[in-house]
Amino acid sequence: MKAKIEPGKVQGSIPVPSSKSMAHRAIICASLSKGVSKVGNITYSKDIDATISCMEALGAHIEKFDTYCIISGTDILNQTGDRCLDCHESGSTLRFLIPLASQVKGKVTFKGQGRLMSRPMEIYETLFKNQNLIYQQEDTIQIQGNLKPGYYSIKGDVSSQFISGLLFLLPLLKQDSTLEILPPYESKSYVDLTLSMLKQFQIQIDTIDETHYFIKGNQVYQAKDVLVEGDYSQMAFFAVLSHLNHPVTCLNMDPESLQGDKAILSILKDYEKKKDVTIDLSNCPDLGPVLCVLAAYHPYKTTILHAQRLRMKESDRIEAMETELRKWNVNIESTYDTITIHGKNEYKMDEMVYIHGHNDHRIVMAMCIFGLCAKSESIIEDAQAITKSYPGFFKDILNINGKVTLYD
Ligand SMILES: O=C(O)C1=C[C@@H](OP(=O)(O)O)[C@@H](O)[C@H](O)C1
Ligand SMILES: C=C(OP(=O)(O)O)C(=O)O
Repeated sequence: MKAKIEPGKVQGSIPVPSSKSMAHRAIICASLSKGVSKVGNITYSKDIDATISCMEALGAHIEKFDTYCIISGTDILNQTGDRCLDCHESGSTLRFLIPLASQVKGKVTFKGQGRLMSRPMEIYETLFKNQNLIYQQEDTIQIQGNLKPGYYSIKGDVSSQFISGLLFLLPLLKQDSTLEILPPYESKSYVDLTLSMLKQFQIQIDTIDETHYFIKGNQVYQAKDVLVEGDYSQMAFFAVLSHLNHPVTCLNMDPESLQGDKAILSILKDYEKKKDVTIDLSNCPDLGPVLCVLAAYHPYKTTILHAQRLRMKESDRIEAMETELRKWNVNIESTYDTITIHGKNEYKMDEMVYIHGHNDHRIVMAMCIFGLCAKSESIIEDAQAITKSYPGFFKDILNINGKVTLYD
């Protein structure tokens, strides 16, 4: 699918989709629970569908309705027989489920597409090998053997998804565990989301200090009806559009949310007050692409720090944004861990700009926002990448009068 983007004023309101991060967590917790849970306000996407089908492969019964799921939990400690779990391109699904799947008495194969299998996985590989369990990675990842309770020490700057993955499993094991995070501890806000969802399902994790968690063993997930809150990572695209183009109202957002990407609200305030702006991305990596767009239209200097994990997502998001924004003559540079942008008020090219979406939903959405605010037209190729997290993105843009034409 291609998307032709024409400049123009937007107006109206957006029913922001529900949080992908919280939906993954709610579906996993409900799938591990004793009893039947209803997970409401789900926005389906390829990533969420991957988690649903993987939890089914691990024994949960999940009935999908238009905006909610009814889930009967599985007894993950008593599953026998080999399994195959297809995670599509979802890093969260893969990293959240490897520890849980290790409890199956049989071989579990994880499949993935796109860049998924080349994203960092060494942390789990080392854990499995240290416990003399099977972990083999070629085109797929194959594991066999039960991860045990005990003392875990995990690097904090690769992906918080390893920490969340262990936090889903360890409370179920027969003995207590301790989890130590080796600083720097990045994306910690996502671990806080995991803790808050676990708590809703009656799982207690004690935070000893900034970098240590105590996890009591023998705990039981209790079924619970939950509603998934709005997604601040997705809202950020409209918040930036609203700031650069014309006010848009974002519906469904919880002002008390723990999502790290709520930082978009304070970052936008900084842009109203300051000339040169510095942003620390360590707790809100998914804002990276759209912040590059915001910075490109700010006629001063923006420095984005602690951005290295953007290089390990569906694409190398720093390289992708550099390549695409330079097609519009944006002054953008990077080091491994930082991005520097000297913005200006207007971008107008004499010819059509052809944007490559790098098979990455957040690059496609960010470049769409850029195009709507520019003074000339662009075409985004591989625009279908949005289906990873937000299949209704272009429909929502059209509903606020954004000039987008979709074609094959
Ligand atoms: O736990 C989560 O839901 C996520 C954690 C973050 O990843 P990292 O911890 O790898 O930065 C984020 O980028 C990803 O989109 C979702
Ligand atoms: C990186 C993302 O997701 P995941 O890590 O789950 O693939 C994302 O949604 O931007």
